[in-house]
Amino acid sequence: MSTTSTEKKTVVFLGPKGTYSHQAAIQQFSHLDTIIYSPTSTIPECFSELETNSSVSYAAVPLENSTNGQVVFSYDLLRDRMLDDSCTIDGHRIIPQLEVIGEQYVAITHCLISPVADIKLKNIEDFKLVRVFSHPQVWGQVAKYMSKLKNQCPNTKFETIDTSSTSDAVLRAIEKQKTDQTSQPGDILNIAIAGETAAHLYDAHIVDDAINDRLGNTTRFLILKKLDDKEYPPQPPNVSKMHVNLLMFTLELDDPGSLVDVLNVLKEYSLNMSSISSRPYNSGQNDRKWQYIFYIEYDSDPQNTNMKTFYEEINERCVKWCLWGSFPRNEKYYQ
Ligand SMILES: O=C(O)C(=O)C[C@]1(C(=O)O)C=C[C@@H](O)C=C1
Repeated sequence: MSTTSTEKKTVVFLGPKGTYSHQAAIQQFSHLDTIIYSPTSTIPECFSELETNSSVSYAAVPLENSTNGQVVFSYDLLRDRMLDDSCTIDGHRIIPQLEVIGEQYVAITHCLISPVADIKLKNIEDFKLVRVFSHPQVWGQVAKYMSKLKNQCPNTKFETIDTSSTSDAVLRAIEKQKTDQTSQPGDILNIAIAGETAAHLYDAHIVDDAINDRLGNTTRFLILKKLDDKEYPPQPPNVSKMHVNLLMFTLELDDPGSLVDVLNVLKEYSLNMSSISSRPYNSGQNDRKWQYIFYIEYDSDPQNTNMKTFYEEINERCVKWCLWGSFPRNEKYYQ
């Protein structure tokens, strides 16, 4: 059945509302008024909802952060899908159920957020215990700030608590503060590290802003859709004419030069590689625990007519490979 441009489409993202993932979804689809923004509780749920729920058309998931690197949850979710036995196989090529159709860059400006009004930075040392709630990915982005804060409050005990997202951190701090206020009034402060949007959305108070260690801290998100869902809305205006390609592959074990052989195909076709990463995997076959899957990204011109033979050469050199998508480069990449 063909869809009309007025049909509502749902995008899932790591919620609750106000997360950086929510921001990424808005950046991708704000030029359309047919999009429903639907939060999930975890990143794996974003993938499973998109795969199994017919009313979900897109997912926005974080991939990497400019300060503390890979969002390993997402890398491993892509890996597990590619190595899943239920995927369609064509030669050495794995064809997953999902496809990457876009990328978004979100400026990450963390704030210290209190459920209690009128808390100033200098008041923090008055508390015996300060619980700090945030998403695990955040700790590496504010490590210097947190160590300075702890030094400024030598008599305060700090505890860090992992939450499922930054917005969840704000909600958890608000909840915990309510119970602590009754049991130990004035002794304990529960604070969150999250973005400004989450603070406003949940009526919490910003104690300090732009607390990330590095200015320009940015997270890159991927936008996914179902592979067989042919129709998708036009890309947002801020995309360049070059495409980025995300390819993952595995190699024969103990085959010196096999990685170089794959990379040489990029050189042969003058394709500029923009990233390379790897993650361990265990195929359950042979007795070798330490096997690696590689992730590369390279630019290509959508008009390039040589890509078919390029992928034939890739097919010859990889045990398994999977092209997750060829999608427009977001102009924010160059800024
Ligand atoms: O918790 C959020 O707000 C998210 O969208 C997740 C996430 C991540 O997993 O990287 C996104 C951006 C920030 O780097 C911190 C957390």
